[in-house]
Amino acid sequence: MSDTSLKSLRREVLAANLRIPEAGLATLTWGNVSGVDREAGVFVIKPSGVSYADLREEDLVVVDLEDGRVVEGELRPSTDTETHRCLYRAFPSLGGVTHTHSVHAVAFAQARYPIPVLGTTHADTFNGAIPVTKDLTAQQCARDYEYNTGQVIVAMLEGDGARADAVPGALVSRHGPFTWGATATASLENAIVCEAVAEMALHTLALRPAPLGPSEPPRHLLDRHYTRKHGPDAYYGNAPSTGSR
Ligand SMILES: O=C(CO)[C@@H](O)[C@@H](O)COP(=O)(O)O
Repeated sequence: MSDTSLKSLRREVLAANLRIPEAGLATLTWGNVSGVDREAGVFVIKPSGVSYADLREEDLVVVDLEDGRVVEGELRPSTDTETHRCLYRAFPSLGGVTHTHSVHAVAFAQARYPIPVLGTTHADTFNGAIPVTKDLTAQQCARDYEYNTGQVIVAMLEGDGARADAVPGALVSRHGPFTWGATATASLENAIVCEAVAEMALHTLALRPAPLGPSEPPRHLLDRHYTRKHGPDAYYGNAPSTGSR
């Protein structure tokens, strides 16, 4: 990998990550952007848990596209690194991937409702509804969870790169949006559009109601996330239900 190309990729990935809070796409550090250098066989991604205000170019982590090993960087790569890697490996046209927890897109992901194409604003960027994946199974949560989070997106698109290019984003059920594009910057801007059209769609659906039916997320998925954040011995499993089944 040439120093010049890696240096410019780092600069672009840093700039894209710093636009996440500017665009209001994340609470705390709930968002990450990466960019890939396919010739060098690596991608550059935000480190895990680092606030955007403190983020510097030298904090970014360089990861091997083939096996996911950290090639350069002192800090731990984003928890979503394996999801980014899965998407890069499945879709050769991808140059950048963005993941956020932007409010309106997450609302659709939690309700398991695709973001419908209700107007031209959406159609300008996404040539179809932004789809929502199936729930991950207990097995997919128990092992290689983050890679499997990418796999459910790939399976939904049947590995079809043309579909991925036409609709450069997807909602992971109960989790949130992943968007992508030819560059890290393009993937971030698709995340901005995804959140904007999700908000517009919610207002439109409020004016013209459509059948929406959120259901209780599967226990194994909630537990996987809770234990990931709070440790394997944390209380979980019989927590009070969050709503009617
Ligand atoms: O999905 C989640 C957490 O559920 C992550 O995307 C979010 O917390 C960001 O994690 P990182 O700081 O990138 O490791």
